[in-house]
Amino acid sequence: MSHPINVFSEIGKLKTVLLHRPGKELENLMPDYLERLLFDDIPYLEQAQREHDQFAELLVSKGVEVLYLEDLAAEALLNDEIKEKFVDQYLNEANIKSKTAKQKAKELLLALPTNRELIDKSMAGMQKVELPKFELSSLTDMVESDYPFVIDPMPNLYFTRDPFATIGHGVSLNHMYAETRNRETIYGQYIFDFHPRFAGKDLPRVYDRDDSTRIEGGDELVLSKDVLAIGISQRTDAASIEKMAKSIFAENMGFKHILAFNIGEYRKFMHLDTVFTMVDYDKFSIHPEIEGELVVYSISEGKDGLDIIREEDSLENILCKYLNIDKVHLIRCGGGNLTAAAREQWNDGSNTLTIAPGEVIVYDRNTITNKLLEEAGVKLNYLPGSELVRGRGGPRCMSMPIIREDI
Ligand SMILES: NC(=O)NCCC[C@H](N)C(=O)O
Repeated sequence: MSHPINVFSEIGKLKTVLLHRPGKELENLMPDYLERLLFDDIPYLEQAQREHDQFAELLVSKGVEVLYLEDLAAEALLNDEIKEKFVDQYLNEANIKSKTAKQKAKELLLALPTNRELIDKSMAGMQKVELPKFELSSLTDMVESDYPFVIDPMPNLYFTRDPFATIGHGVSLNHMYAETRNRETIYGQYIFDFHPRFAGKDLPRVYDRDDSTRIEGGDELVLSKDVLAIGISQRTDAASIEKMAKSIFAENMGFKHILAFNIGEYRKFMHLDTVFTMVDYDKFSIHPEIEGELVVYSISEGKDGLDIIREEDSLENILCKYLNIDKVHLIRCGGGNLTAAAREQWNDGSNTLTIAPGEVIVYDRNTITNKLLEEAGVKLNYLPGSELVRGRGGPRCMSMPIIREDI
């Protein structure tokens, strides 16, 4: 049976990738609600779209097939029954207090002429003023609230790295840290359940969105066909990594070890891939601020369950040991200067997307880190990211590999 997903490394030549072009959801961001929606500023949508189009064009110019989340989600709504099931689940998870408003929102969504318009609207969110006036029949309706939305926007959707992660031939359909992002995983659920490209194929689910503990794709790295690295972070619980390990080993896709990187719970590096990414067989981009306190645990399949060891060695030696390489080159974000490192990490200087061994896509703004990558022999493709980066994500965050060539 064919495998629609093939991701056994971070660096194998990228053949197919999933993106989401930022949409109207960015125009439903308001200063008072930025923090809850995990944003630090309000991007200029048209410029963010121009930057994102450059990202997609660069990938296409490298021979990469670019899929869009919004297209796959629309195509997954194969019939009216699936469409209504999606709308009901989406509304049930949208935290709408008023029963009448929920019904009116459902009518509005189902009246949209195409599936794509329905998906776009579901991503953008819904302001109260968009609903037709209705009689305030319940106390809930009558209690005035100045909150302008009946359904929150999902502005983080263009970070397709996080709601689900491709691992080997499978997918980790994630349970996210924050409510605002957990709704994003519904699209993955319908795509993998119903889209002809994935439904009914050999596609193991190694994590499920209904699980109780949290895990996000920015913490999930496929370092090799044998080794995963998963961050214990603000977004991913240690318990989730143990569940993932049991699931991964049971699927027999070939993975032998999971390295759990405890990077602490910080908003500025909410995921492992904001401070550590793989750019070549033996080269990694890393933010120096995590190196001091970093603790790495290795998890492998034991006779009676999982064998878990706290690794008592340098990161370089741990990576050499588990990746079977003689030497590792850590390229430090911002070089040795902590001011430059902090500034450039904040703007995703370490969040590189590797499109082939030794070739990456980076934001052009992180000049010190980029120079160090180049000096290390890495081939750089530059992306303007002034508006995209306001969401606190870089090229790796904004992409989910579907197919990489094996290395
Ligand atoms: N993999 C990543 O690092 N994704 C970036 C996510 C940024 C988004 N505003 C968030 O806080 O979840």
